[in-house]
Amino acid sequence: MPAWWGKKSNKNKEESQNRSPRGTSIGVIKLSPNKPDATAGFSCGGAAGKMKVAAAAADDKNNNYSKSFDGGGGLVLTTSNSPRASREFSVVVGCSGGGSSGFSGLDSDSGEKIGIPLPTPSISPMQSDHVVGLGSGWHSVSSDSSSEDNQIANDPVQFLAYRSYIDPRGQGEPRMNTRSRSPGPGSRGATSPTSPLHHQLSAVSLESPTGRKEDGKSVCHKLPLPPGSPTSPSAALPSTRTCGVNENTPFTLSKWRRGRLLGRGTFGHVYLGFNSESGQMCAIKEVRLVSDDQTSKESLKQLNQEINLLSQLSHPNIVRYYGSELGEETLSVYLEYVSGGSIHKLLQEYGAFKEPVIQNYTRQILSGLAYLHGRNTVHRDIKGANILVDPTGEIKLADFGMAKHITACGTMLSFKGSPYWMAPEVVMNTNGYNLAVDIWSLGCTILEMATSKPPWNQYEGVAAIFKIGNSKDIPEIPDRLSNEAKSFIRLCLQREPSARPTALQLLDHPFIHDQATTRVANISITKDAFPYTFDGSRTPPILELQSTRNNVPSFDGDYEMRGMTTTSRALRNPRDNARAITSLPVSPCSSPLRYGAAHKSCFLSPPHPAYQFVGQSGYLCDISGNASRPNPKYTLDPWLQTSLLKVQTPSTPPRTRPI
Ligand SMILES: Nc1ncnc2c1ncn2[C@@H]1O[C@H](COP(=O)(O)OP(=O)(O)OP(=O)(O)O)[C@@H](O)[C@H]1O
Repeated sequence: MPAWWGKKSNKNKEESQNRSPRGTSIGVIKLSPNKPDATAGFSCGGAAGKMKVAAAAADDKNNNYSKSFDGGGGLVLTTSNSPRASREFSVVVGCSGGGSSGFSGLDSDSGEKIGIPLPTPSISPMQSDHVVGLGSGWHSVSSDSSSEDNQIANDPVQFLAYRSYIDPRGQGEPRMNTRSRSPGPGSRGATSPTSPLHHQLSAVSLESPTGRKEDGKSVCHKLPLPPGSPTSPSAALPSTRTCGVNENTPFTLSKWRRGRLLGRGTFGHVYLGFNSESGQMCAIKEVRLVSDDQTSKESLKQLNQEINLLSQLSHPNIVRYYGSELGEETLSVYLEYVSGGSIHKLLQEYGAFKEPVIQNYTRQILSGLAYLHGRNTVHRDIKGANILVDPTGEIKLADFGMAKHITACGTMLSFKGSPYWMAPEVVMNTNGYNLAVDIWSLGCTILEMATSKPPWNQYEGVAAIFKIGNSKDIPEIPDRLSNEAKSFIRLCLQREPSARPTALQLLDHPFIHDQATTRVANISITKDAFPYTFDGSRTPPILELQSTRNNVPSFDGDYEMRGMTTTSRALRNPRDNARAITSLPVSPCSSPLRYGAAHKSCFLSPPHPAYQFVGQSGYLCDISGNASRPNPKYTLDPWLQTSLLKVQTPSTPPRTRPI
C-alpha cells in the first residue's frame, strides 16, 4: 500500500494498538535540525514491521535525516537543514508487523512522544474537538493537545467520565455533559447538536434523543424513516436527525434494510440502505460497538462529531444527513446515497480527469466549502476520497469526522487531516490555523484530479511532511493545465495562509467563473474523457462537437492521445483506451501502485457520472438511451447550462429536498 493512499485496515489498526499500550507499534519520529544523516528506514513493533515513510525520507534531497530509536520503540529522525533551527517536532507513526504504516498524531510543540492520541474533552459539540486519530494509516491524522485536555485525554476512563454525567433529574439516563447537552429531537442549528448513545458504552456520554428511558434492550435513537416518506418527520424537516419510529417499538421497526457494502472507512463500513416501503436508498455508515474496546469508543465519538455537524448542514454540495440509529451492537448513520462513489475511486477507475471536469467539480467543491466556511466550520480533510460524485455529476462533500467549528479565537492547534493534502501551517502547527487549510487541501485535490495522485506523491510519508512543512516548494503543477487552472492552484497553495483567497473569493476566479468557456469545453472533452454509456458499453467513437475554447490549449493534448487529431482519436479501437478505464478495487485499502498492466480491466467500468451529467443536461444526449448517438445538430440550452453552472454560495438559500 503506498503511503499516499495509506488506508490502514482496521485489523492492522487493532493489531498495532493491541501490541503495545503506549506504542511499540506507534513509532515516534522526532525531527530536529542538527544531525545530518540521510539514512532512513526502520522497523518497529517487531522485525517485520517496516515503516516505509521513513525509508523514503532518504530520497528527500533537501533534508538530511538521522535516525535513532527511543526506549518506547519510536524512531527519532533528525534533519540538518530545517529552517526552524531550534525546533523539533515529532510525528507519531503507526507501524505494524504486517508492513503497513499508520500515522496517528503529532505533538509538534513538545517534541515528546505521544501514544495513541485521545480526544480532548468537549466544551460543546460545536466547540469541542472530539476527533481522535484511529491509527488509520496515511490517511486521516488527528491529534489535539492542550495541557488540561491531555491530562484527561491520556486516561480514557477519566476522559469518558469527564464527558458523561447522570441526568440530574434522576431519570437515570446518561446524557451529554452540561456543556454539550442537546436540546432534543427535532431541533437543529448550533444549539441543537445531538449525540447518539449506546447503553453498553455507558462511560461514553451520548444522549437519548427521545428524551425517554431506554427499554433495556435497545435504544430508540431517532430512527430514520425513508426520505420522502409521508410519515417521516424528516420529510418536513430535512437534515434533522429524526426518530421516525413508534416510541414503543424502537429499532426493530427500522424501514431500512442493509444492502451491499459500499466502502470501508476508518470507523467501519458503509452499506447501501434500501427502504422496502418507499423504494428509496441511502448510505448507512455503521460502526460496531464493543463496550470495552477503546477503538469503538473513539469511533463512536468521531462519528458523533460527524453527526453533530452534518445534522446542521444543508447544501447541495454536502452529503445529506438523514438520521442515526443505535442498536445493540452498532451505531448506524443514515446518509444520502451518492452512487458515483468518491473522486478517488473515479480516479482509480478512469485515470486523471480532464480540465473541464476538474473545473466543474472544483466549482462545486468550492461552493460547498464556501457554505461551510460561511458557518465558520472547517472540514480539515478535503481530498478526493472524501468527495463523492452523484450520477448527475453533482459533488458532495463527505466525511465530516474531522470537521470543526471554529470559535471566536479563530484558530486551532490540533494536527488533523491527511498528510499529503495537509497545509503547511497544520504540519508545522505553530500559530494555529483556520479555514484556509481547506483551501490548501482544495489545491491539492485539484492536483489529485489532474494527475490521479496527490501532490508530493513522489515522497512517502514523513518525507512528504517535511516537504510540506520544511521547504518553500509547492507541489508540481502539470504543465498541460490552462493558465487559469495553474493560477487557481497557485493561489490555493500559497504557503502563507492569509495569502490564500477565501472560498467565496475563489468562486470569482476565472477558472471557476468563466462559465461560458466551461460549458463549451464540457461538450467535447467530457464525452471524449468518459466515452461509456450507462450500461458500460462504449459510445460510438465519433466526436461531433468540438470545444471552441482557445485559452485552454492543452485539454486535448494530454495522455496518450497527445498529438492525435480528434478524428484519429475517434477512429481508434476503443480498447486502446484501456488505461483510461483501469478498474481497481473500490476499497480504500487498494493501492494506486496497482496501476500496472496486470490490474487493467477493460470495459468493466461503470458509467462515469460526469458523462451522465452531460447526458442529463441535454448537452450531448438524452437519458433515454440515446446517449451514444451523435447529434451534430443539437443546440445548447442556455438556461440549462446557466442553472447547472450556477454557483452556490452561503447567500443562496439552501436547497431543501423532501426526504
Ligand atoms: N453517502 C455515501 N454514498 C455512497 N458511498 C459512500 C457514502 N459515504 C461513504 N461512502 C463510501 O464508503 C467509503 C468510506 O466512507 P467514509 O470515508 O465516509 O468513511 P470514514 O470511516 O469516515 O472514512 P475515513 O477513513 O476517510 O474517515 C467511501 O470511500 C465511499 O466509497
